[in-house]
Amino acid sequence: MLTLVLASASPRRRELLAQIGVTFSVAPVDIDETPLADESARDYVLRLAQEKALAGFQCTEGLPVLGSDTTVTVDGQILGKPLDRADATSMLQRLSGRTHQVMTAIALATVNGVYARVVTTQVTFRVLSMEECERYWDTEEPCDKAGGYGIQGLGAVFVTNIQGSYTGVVGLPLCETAELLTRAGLQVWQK
Ligand SMILES: Cc1cn([C@H]2C[C@H](O)[C@@H](COP(=O)(O)OP(=O)(O)OP(=O)(O)O)O2)c(=O)[nH]c1=O
Repeated sequence: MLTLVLASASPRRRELLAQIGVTFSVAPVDIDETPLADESARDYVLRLAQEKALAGFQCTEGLPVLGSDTTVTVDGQILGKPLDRADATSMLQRLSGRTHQVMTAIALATVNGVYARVVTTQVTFRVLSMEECERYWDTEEPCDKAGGYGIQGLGAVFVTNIQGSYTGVVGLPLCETAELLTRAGLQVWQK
């Protein structure tokens, strides 16, 4: 039985949601992802997740819609997807040898309103050489990922410590997503 629509083009989010036994269809939405002036990273991811869920909800005839957004933040600054090689290597140099935050917001739009929350995870990188950042760009892994890396891929070799939600870093925090779905009366672990 179809219970949910995932408003996302991300293959990672699709895989993660399937992992917890939710039956869903996928309907990506296109929204403007430009941060507002002086918008905090937390407000930003929350707003985008809600906008994705609500944009999807307009087309589903009442089925609940899940939207999500992930951003990397360091010193309060938002690091989105890298624009090009120079942007990607400069992002990775900023993350080198220190701890940053990965924020993922999830929002569920239903006939009863929108349920939403933000999950923040601390991720620590070892020191990265410039040459390594350049070589990592050449793998093509960074280009569609916030902060310019993928913890679930080759980027795993940068990570010395993580405190929080691993699945949140990959794009969909599963424990909190299950809680949100349950709160809205939907069940996980169902085929
Ligand atoms: C930090 C990090 C991010 N990411 C990904 C998760 C998100 O897909 C992406 C951030 O971009 P988002 O804008 O959150 O999502 P998206 O454009 O991929 O998909 P959609 O908006 O349609 O739902 O970065 C990883 O896959 N691994 C990581 O370690």
